[in-house]
Amino acid sequence: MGNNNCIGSRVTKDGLFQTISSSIWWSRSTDSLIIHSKRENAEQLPFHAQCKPPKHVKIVEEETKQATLPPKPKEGATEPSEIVMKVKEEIKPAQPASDEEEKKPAVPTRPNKTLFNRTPRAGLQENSVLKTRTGHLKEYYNLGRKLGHGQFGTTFLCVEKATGKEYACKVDLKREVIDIR
Ligand SMILES: Nc1ncnc2c1ncn2[C@@H]1O[C@H](COP(=O)(O)OP(=O)(O)OP(=O)(O)O)[C@@H](O)[C@H]1O
Repeated sequence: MGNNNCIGSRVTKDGLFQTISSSIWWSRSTDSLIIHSKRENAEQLPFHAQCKPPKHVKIVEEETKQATLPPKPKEGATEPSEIVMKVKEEIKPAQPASDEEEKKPAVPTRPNKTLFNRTPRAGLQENSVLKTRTGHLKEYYNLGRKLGHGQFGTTFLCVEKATGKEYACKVDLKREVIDIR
């Protein structure tokens, strides 16, 4: 029941009577509680609580400054003015070699081809119908005019490059073939 003692009370400028009850400090250990009525006795009693604010310590700023500062030159090795000149040169932005390079727009770099692991085409697969790799149509034929179109594709005239023979070439859209399946 001793913990319910009033440890401090004062009257504010507004005339309001403020009371600080020790019940607020219950969360603290009993060793840190100091109950006294007079200020004079407080100086004589063992005092564990911290009355004064801690000293300001600047740790981070000092460390960063030390890291950025150049190393101290040895006596007679280099003058301080020389060190400043070297630092200024390093800070200067890199200038372009010529005006032509400056005018050129930035060319987007293509991703490395080795990053993509593409599956082999139908002509190389083991279960392929033709069992051989087929070349591109335009390598062997010249595509001509459109002959007509059906429900699934369009037919063009094509001429074989090697022989000059004319053929009808039907082009089926892959997406329509897939939709049927
Ligand atoms: N050998 C050919 N010579 C001339 N014209 C052709 C030849 N083959 C097709 N055509 C023309 O192309 C059109 C389309 O031919 P396609 O074979 O695609 O017809 P389809 O079988 O009706 O089409 P789909 O099967 O897509 O419905 C034909 O209507 C015809 O006019």
